[in-house]
Amino acid sequence: MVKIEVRARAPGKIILSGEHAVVHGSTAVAAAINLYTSVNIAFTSGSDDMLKLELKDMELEPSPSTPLTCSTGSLKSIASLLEEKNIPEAKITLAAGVSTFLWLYTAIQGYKPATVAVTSELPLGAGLGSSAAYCVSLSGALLAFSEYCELDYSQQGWVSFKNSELDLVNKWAFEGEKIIHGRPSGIDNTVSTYGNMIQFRSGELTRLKSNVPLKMLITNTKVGRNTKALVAGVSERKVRHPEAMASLFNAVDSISKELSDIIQTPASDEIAVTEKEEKLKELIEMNQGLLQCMGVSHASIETVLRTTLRYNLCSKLTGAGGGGCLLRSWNPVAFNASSLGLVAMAWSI
Ligand SMILES: Nc1ncnc2c1ncn2[C@@H]1O[C@H](COP(=O)(O)OP(=O)(O)O)[C@@H](O)[C@H]1O
Ligand SMILES: C[C@@](O)(CCOP(=O)(O)O)CC(=O)O
Ligand SMILES: [Mg+2]
Repeated sequence: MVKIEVRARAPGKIILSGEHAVVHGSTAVAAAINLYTSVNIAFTSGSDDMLKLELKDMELEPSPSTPLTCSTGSLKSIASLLEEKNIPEAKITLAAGVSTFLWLYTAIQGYKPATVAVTSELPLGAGLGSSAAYCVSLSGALLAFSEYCELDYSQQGWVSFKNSELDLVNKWAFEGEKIIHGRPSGIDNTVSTYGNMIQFRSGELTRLKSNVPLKMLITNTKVGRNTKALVAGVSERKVRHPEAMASLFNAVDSISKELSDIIQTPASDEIAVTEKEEKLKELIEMNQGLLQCMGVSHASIETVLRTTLRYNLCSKLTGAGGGGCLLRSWNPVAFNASSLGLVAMAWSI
């Protein structure tokens, strides 16, 4: 029996400014964090005890070089397959993750038998981009063993993808995010793929080099929520109040641009550092106010905001809101930015 295993790992993220507005064309700033999702795929042949994916009614020929959107018809076939699995109500949000897996697997690798294991250090559905880390690590693992990636498997440990390979993985991951988010901006899969800190607008990324020590504390309200529903809610508010919402998105665009300028400009002395910190604090406060106007805050988020304000610290929700996580600025507790995006390793046994 031949067994080839590949493992890919992709980070979660924080959005420093611009969530939701980025879906409507505004600039946003995001950074990768050092919490990862890993996907392990063991391709097997000649064994009976293997997982077999039977999705033949989708009549899909794999074509890894051209990322495809999952059609409504295919999504329905996948949904009816999942119905047979009787996923318990408490875990129903995972159905989107399973559908995404089935789509990406069959579209990239066809019906090859394999065993796939996914593990994540990220809280699921909390605003730290678990869906994107899942889509990126899965697409990465699936493409790592295709003719479209030339990874150097003779190296021990994690190996990086070439830029053109990352571009392909990122496009597939975006197709996966569409199944989970409905209408993603692409910022989460992009920062998870390339790592570091990025500015993102209408599908275009600019890599940022930070000149200020970015220290953020992440608080999890542990209130569950669903990105797809929150993103749809903002779009509905935009239909009801197009001009007011356009003004909010414009304001967010200015905040993100100012924030990335401050982050990138070197500070000449201690006074300049303090001034920058004060400005960033204010921008975070303003962004949170605008997110409240978009209708994506939550009582649990407001409680954390009030608590931190007592100590003169500013917080904002990060990700889709409605619960989930907040960022608190300029606290001595640092988050470790992940300089790495997607990486993979492979071996045969
Ligand atoms: N490790 C994982 N395994 C299976 N599904 C996952 C995994 N990580 C994320 N998902 C899918 O992504 C969903 C959460 O995505 P989302 O609501 O966008 O929140 P976030 O991306 O902030 O964590 C989960 O409900 C699940 O469908
Ligand atoms: C709300 C949004 O801006 C970010 C969502 O992030 P998360 O899934 O909550 O981690 C949506 C998007 O940009 O696709
Ligand atoms: Mg998500």
